[in-house]
Amino acid sequence: MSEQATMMSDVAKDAPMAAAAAVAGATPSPTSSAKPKFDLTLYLVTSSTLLPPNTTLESHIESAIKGGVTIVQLREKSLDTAPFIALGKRIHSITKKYGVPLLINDRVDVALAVGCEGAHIGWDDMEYATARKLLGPSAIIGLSVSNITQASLAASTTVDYVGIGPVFPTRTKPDAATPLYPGGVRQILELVYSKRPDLPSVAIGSINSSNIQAVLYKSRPAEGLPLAGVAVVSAIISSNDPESAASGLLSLYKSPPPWAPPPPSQPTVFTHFYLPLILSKVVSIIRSIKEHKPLVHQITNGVVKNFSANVTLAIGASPIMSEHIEEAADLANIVPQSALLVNMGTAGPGERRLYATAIRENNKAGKPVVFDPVGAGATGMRRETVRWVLDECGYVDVIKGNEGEIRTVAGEGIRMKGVDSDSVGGVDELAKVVKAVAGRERSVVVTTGATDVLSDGNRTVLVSNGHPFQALVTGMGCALGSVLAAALAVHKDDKLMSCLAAILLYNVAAERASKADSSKGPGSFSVAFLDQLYEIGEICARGEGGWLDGVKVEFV
Ligand SMILES: Nc1ncnc2c1ncn2[C@@H]1O[C@H](COP(=O)(O)OP(=O)(O)OP(=O)(O)O)[C@@H](O)[C@H]1O
Ligand SMILES: Cc1ncsc1CCO
Repeated sequence: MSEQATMMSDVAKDAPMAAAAAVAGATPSPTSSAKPKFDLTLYLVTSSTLLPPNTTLESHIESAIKGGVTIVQLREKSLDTAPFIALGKRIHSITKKYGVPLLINDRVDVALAVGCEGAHIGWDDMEYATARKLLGPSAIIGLSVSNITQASLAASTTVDYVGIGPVFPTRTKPDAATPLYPGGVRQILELVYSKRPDLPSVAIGSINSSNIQAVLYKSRPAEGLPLAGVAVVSAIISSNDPESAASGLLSLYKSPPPWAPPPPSQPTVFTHFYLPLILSKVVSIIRSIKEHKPLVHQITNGVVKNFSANVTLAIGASPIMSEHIEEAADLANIVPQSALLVNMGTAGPGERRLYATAIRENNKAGKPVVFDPVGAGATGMRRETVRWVLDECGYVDVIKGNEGEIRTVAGEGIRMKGVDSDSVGGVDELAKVVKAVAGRERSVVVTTGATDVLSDGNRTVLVSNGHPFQALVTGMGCALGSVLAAALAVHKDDKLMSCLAAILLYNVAAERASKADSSKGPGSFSVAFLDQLYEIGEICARGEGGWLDGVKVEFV
């Protein structure tokens, strides 16, 4: 079963057939005794004002149900009572035909008059206890929650589900609360689970086909119930083809996201016992880069473009530096093995749309994305770009930065003096931060420095190879992003393993370069470094692993 397929709540599991039986059956009214089963998977919230011209809500809802909508909420803010009831009755006669529950937003009186399956209420509406008293025990009642306090209050009631949102900024609800983004949804899911482990949740707020999989993936808590569904307004209501819009969303909901390794691929166990196996995989990943010559689309800063392109070539991959939104989709699909690097080194707010498009296109194409939050902790603008990328641009497979950058991503109020980083804690403490960020983002996090710290949220590894000259060559960290991207392009099953291969290649090459007769300082070192990247690639192409004899790897 796919990851998302397992996300349905217990209540929802038997639906839609059970819902069909229960809702279309003899006792559908809120005042009857048996509560209809309901399935939150694809929850349609209406808004007549968003309908395309010359269409009706009735036909739109019917088509959307044919496309797979599992529950409908009638939200009509500007209708008077009588026309609202009349519309509700018309819609109910349609939803009943398909066994799909109909809920009324806000207006418990309208829900009673329509005789539909229940209501959805917010904090400015009728109190939950009163709504329950009026609608009876068999009504489905949902409650909106926008923060932890509301979630805690909701979970202390007998409400049937909570609607968590807004996930993203929304135009369909002008008075909406601050966006939660998938990370905020996850915190609410954890809280709800801790108080009422059986309570299902649905997320709402500008969810559409471009972000549904990222919302489901990134909001999934480490333990407890994931989302039982997503609620959608304009992605279906504003569509000219609501049936296809709904079926497209449902199919995305049910498929594993392209960035998740397909089961049953098992990540390698990271312990010293398995070191020989791990190192043999490192050799095979580097050999694979030479073999497949993956394309690395790099949206990077002007300081490092030339060096990064040369590093990419030296390891046997193929660089293309491009900052054009118009070619992002083509580049994501040009060859089977490619990856995207987004490096925000000299970017301003003008680049954010490009980042969103390129990341989403690569997500869609199943191509890995590496994000380098250069100088993240230096300015407010950079912090906002980091937030934009992580909250609003889909999914990044790897976040790579120096200590100051990764601590900023972690939410620490680090003040970086520019793009360089100082160490503020010990490696053990840093490893905990890196692991926590990786768990939170469900991405691999690579933190560079004298000791590099890599984690996927479960496994954490320290690598102390490398040479101090690396810190004296501008773009050393940025160009590492290209190597990480190349390794991921050829090996997606175990991303932490790909990153480890890239880091070992990079830092052993630096050690070997520092020992070259020609290496007299950072300048000549950087030339010898390119030679060593190439040399190690050649060694790996022969299947030899002797160059890894001196690796300083620790599993924590
Ligand atoms: N003192 C050091 N000893 C050994 N290796 C180092 C040292 N400092 C950096 N490195 C290595 O250099 C590479 C780049 O890391 P660094 O932390 O300097 O990146 P960065 O600050 O992002 O660089 P830039 O912004 O110039 O691109 C990594 O592979 C890291 O392991
Ligand atoms: C120096 C510098 N400034 C912005 S990006 C960059 C390259 C190294 O991070």
